[in-house]
Amino acid sequence: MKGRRVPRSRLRAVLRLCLVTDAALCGDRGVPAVVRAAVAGGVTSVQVRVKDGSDRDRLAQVRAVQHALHGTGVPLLVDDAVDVAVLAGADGVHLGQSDLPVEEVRRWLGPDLIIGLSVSSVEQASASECAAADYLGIGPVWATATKPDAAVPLGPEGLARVAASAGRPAVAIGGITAARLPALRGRGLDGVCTVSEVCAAPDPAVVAARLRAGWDGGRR
Ligand SMILES: Cc1ncc(COP(=O)(O)OP(=O)(O)O)c(N)n1
Ligand SMILES: Cc1ncsc1CCOP(=O)(O)O
Ligand SMILES: [Mg+2]
Repeated sequence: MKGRRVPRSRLRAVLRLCLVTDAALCGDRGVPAVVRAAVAGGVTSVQVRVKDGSDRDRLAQVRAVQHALHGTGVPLLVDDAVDVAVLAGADGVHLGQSDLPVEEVRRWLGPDLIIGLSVSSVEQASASECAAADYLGIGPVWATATKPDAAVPLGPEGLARVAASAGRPAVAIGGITAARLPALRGRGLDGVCTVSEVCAAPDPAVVAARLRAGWDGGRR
């Protein structure tokens, strides 16, 4: 395994605007092209999420996105598939509550890779396993068609309660749009995470730039 490619000191900056990919929403343009545009617009990290493909499809998509990110300095994470992340030499993985246990994955990967963990409640955010994660993905904040099995939306106030008990860097996910960013300000977040807003956008660079400006402009 290579050394830690994303120093801890950079983590919060890397979490500012996270893109999670969805091949169906990217459509004929393809995931790498949408990722390139989104990075040009200001996305600070990319997570490849493949829910309906084989492991080989997942690995191929991760490698294609890795190629698209080459030279940008934007970290690449893989949703769910720790083995794919390791094989591809990705910068990290994002795990859910029913994915492999974070502490065991941390023991396996060591300190070099970023590990994110999804939480949807104060109880989950307070659990001891969170200590093994580098950051928490809190959501869904709002209802979303992108993840049919998502938990009940937290709303901005619920999100703030979960973030307050997190004690780690945190991003919000689920129904994030530029228009909704003001409702997320002052809620203890390091960043926001989007799937459809960018992947389904006619111009992903423009939408990513709007999200980035909206978040950076009013974050604190
Ligand atoms: C940043 C971020 N937060 C939450 C999720 C959701 O992960 P998970 O709960 O494992 O659900 P799936 O994405 O696997 O359907 C995420 N991917 N990223
Ligand atoms: C992967 C995930 N985890 C919680 S909500 C969600 C999907 C968010 O998608 P969108 O940004 O399109 O609402
Ligand atoms: Mg998962």
